[in-house]
Amino acid sequence: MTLLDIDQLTFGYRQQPALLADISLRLADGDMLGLLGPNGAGKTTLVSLITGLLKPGHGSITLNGKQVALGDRRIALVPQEYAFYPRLSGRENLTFFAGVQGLKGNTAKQAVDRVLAQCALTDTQHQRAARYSGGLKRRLNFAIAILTHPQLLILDEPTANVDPQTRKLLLDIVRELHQEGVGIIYTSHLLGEVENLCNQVALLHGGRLVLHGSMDELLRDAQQSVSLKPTQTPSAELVSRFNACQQADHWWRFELPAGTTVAGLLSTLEQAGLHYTHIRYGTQALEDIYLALTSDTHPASAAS
Ligand SMILES: Nc1ncnc2c1ncn2[C@@H]1O[C@H](COP(=O)(O)OP(=O)(O)OP(=O)(O)O)[C@@H](O)[C@H]1O
Repeated sequence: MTLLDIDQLTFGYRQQPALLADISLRLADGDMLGLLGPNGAGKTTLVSLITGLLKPGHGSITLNGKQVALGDRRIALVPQEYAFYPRLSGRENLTFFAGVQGLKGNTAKQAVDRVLAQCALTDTQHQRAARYSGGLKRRLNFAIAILTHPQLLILDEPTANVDPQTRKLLLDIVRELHQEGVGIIYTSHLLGEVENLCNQVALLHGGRLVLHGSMDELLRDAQQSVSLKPTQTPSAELVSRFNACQQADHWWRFELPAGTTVAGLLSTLEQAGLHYTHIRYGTQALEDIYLALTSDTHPASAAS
């Protein structure tokens, strides 16, 4: 069943009239979509369109067949910016936002207690949010969004600048919610995180969706190659023989010639004195695909 249907969406700001052009994207029940794109590609803008904060110039966005609208309780957002009152405590913030979302009395109290425990905020619930560390602020931002049970949860870089413990805590909660049937859209620049978490991926670049599909299919290596992290640069002879090319993070990709097995290739490399610390076969890294598709982006020219 289709959960979210974005159909031929077009949107621009006055300064950038063609920021998003002809975006069509479909999410099925049970999908967890990684939404990627360089700085300024329009991810947060697309999120704002899905939550009804912005209105599309053309096209439509429906959730379970019904147009989305501002204040749509079926959608919850963990925004990139902190969205709570710094002068209130964690608990006071949650109680306030529970009220905003229509929860009252004991139901509100139970929801607040639940998310405090889920986000490991119980011990610090009475501290002013302004005094929270960065990790606690991220957890409070997150806790506010999951006070109710949305059909679609959108997380806009929820793990930016958090330590590994808080990252694991937040990602475990995202997985739990996903298992409970909540659809997830997850924007992040941490490609390893998206690769491990999401079953669908979409890449925004130059105003368009340049990639959208299943993560497994995307990462499946159709070209029959082996990627290695060698301890030294491969010789020119090996590079030319196996059509090897360097990839991100010191990985090298070697093509498997017809009739050669992986064991055969590795043995040839070892005989030629090439040693390695890591090996990858049958799958590509999301980062390599991302960098190839966005290679015309110059970091200095991208908006932040
Ligand atoms: N309210 C606004 N008014 C005018 N322009 C805006 C507004 N919000 C964002 N923009 C511009 O639209 C473009 C896309 O911004 P957006 O925040 O959607 O990108 P992003 O992909 O989320 O970037 P990042 O990865 O840096 O968070 C940027 O050039 C930004 O400056």
